[in-house]
Amino acid sequence: MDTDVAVRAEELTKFYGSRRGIEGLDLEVRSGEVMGFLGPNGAGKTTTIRLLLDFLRPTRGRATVLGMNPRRDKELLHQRIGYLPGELSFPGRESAADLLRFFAAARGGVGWARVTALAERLELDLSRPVRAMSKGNKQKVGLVQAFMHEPALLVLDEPTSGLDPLMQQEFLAMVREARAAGQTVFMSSHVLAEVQQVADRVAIVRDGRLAAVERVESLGRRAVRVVEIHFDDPVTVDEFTGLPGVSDVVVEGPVLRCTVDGRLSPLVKAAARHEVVDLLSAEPDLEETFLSYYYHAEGAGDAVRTGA
Ligand SMILES: Nc1ncnc2c1ncn2[C@@H]1O[C@H](COP(=O)(O)OP(=O)(O)OP(=O)(O)O)[C@@H](O)[C@H]1O
Repeated sequence: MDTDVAVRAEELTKFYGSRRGIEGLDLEVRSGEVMGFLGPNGAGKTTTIRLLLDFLRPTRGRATVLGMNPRRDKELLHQRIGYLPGELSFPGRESAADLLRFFAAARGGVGWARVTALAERLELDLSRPVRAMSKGNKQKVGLVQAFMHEPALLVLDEPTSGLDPLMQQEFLAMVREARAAGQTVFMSSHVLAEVQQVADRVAIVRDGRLAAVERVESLGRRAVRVVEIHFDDPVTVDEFTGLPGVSDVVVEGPVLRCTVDGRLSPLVKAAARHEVVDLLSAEPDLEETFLSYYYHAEGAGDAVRTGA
């Protein structure tokens, strides 16, 4: 088994009839990393996750999870991973405690102290019937069952959906602790800020295809910035047009506004020909970067950028 790789997808493809779920996905999640799986609604995140767990069969391609074939080794694999589905449904009348006891037994016996500690962290009342719980509380039950047995790999589909901001922070702390303990985390999201806080790398999907795989830090560096420069005297648009990476140049008297993709130095050098009073550069976040991938990558074909 290749112990450096927790999840490997090769050409992984699922069509629902003629409708594309995910196509030609090549992706590796390294052991011990937190990978965010980002994309807008309908991009193919849930489809991918369900393929990795053999809840769906691929139209083409294959996946290896913890060195196992999800189809052949399904039972063993499901014991070794912690999975949080995107849509939780608990049909029975059991209390959260009963349900979690069932999951604990199915995982070969998880210490009850571990379950109650997780429930306390998430402020989950274990005595209540799960069916009657709010979406957020059901989500907490789902998180407890995913984390309870300290699995080698956590596969989490939209894990913070329904959680209030305090509980989202608690969840992120749980992910950081899992990482520190050597566990691997693969989590889908369209909440970019949360992924930015915990992930080592992100894979971005759109329209059923992988658009990019990047380290979170390099996403920030590559992002498009909006820059505003205040000069002593009026400047002209022409002076700043055609500089590498600089676009959307607008001048109003002594104030220049533009968009910079990549390094700021060409713009700064051109600006230094004048007296610069102030320079403002909006700090790029993952959201802006993501949107720029999503909206501006149309012309980039299916090229996949992979970050080390
Ligand atoms: N059972 C299904 N039958 C037909 N089409 C489906 C089915 N499940 C998903 N799809 C389609 O596959 C595409 C990918 O959906 P998927 O649920 O994987 O996206 P997602 O990224 O998880 O989106 P979301 O964030 O909304 O959950 C969408 O166009 C969706 O309509």
